[in-house]
Amino acid sequence: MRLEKSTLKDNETIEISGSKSISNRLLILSALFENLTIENLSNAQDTELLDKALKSNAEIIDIHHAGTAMRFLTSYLSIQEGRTTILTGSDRMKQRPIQYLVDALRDLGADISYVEKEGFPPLKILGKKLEKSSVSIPANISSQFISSLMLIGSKLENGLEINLVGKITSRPYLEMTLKILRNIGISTQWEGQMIQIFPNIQTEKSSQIIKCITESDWSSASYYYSLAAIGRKCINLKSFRPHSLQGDSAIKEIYWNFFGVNTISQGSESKISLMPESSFVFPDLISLDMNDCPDIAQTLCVTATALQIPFEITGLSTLKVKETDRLIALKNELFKIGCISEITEDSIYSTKFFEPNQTTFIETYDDHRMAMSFAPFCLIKDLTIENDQVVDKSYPQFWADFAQVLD
Ligand SMILES: O=C(O)C1=C[C@@H](OP(=O)(O)O)[C@@H](O)[C@H](O)C1
Ligand SMILES: C=C(OP(=O)(O)O)C(=O)O
Repeated sequence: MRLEKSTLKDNETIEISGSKSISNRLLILSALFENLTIENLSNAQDTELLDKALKSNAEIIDIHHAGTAMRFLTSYLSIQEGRTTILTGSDRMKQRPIQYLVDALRDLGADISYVEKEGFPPLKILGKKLEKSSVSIPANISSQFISSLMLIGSKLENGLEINLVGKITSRPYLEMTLKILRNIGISTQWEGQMIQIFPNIQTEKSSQIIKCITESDWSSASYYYSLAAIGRKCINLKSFRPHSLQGDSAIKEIYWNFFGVNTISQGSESKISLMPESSFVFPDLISLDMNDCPDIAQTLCVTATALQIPFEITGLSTLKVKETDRLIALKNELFKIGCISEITEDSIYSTKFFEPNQTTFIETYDDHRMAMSFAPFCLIKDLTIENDQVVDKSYPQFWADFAQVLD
């Protein structure tokens, strides 16, 4: 995608589809419970793949790049009694961790084996009744393992007690899972390192139809915050609620504190306006732990580079095992837009800004968020974004929406 240096239009309105994370949870739950209907489902490729997988009885399911779908289906398929499935994915998926989840499910009685490399997808899963109701799992690699167990917990005869070992990463995603379960009437409890999901007791009430409305995707919204921060003009976004289930709604506070972008709620239409303060004084340094919202780290680094604000972002250990090693990808591509940075196992910090080349070719490493987070830099310089269809993973209409806000 070639992006000529552009200016931002004022007051355009964009509507982003439902949150990918919420949608993927609701799809698993609606496969487990018949009484759910979903509105504003995400049109992300990851969600479509999961939807298709849940509707098919195929012996081989290829989930491509979809991490949440891979992890959620592993637990789901483990309790489909009598069914045998090979669950596989893209080359990158075959390098992304799954072992702690498989170990936990095996401890509960699941029959899962590795088809190729020990500890990684593809998996062969023989669905059966899981007899046990208590399990321990390390919580520092991916919260998706824990959400996956939580989603099936109430279907086990005695519910499920999950003991979280060590530091908890991506915590808001666990809170999201918990709140969604509660919203559909499942009792849960979370105290310290222990999450409990109580068994679902069928009552007349629990068989009533429950309508689940998916709020729009805050991770996708982050790219408009970046545009508003760099371009200093207002952008409106539809279908966002003030109290979100999504941890990435932290973008509101982050972009207010560091870039003076105010989020103004327009009430009944559930529309928000991203309004940059004209007199805002940028900070000398952005210092932030983003362990709670890893998916918006790339967005923030690009905005800070465009505005030449030094940054030190910590809490990013999970970035290494996402669609690509996002820390390495960031360091390489930030350099092309004029930022020298250093990375550690769990952080990235800028060391120097310089004037980049007139045109820049951004590689995306098969990572949708690399494409979308670098795109707003076209407010500063001409850009070419390689392999632009990567955005389909989470936000297929990104380029059309992006073009709408640019002059
Ligand atoms: O549960 C979820 O929907 C997600 C959890 C996070 O992953 P980790 O828990 O692996 O950090 C996040 O990065 C991912 O995009 C979506
Ligand atoms: C990490 C992501 O997704 P997943 O882990 O579901 O592939 C993401 O969308 O940024």
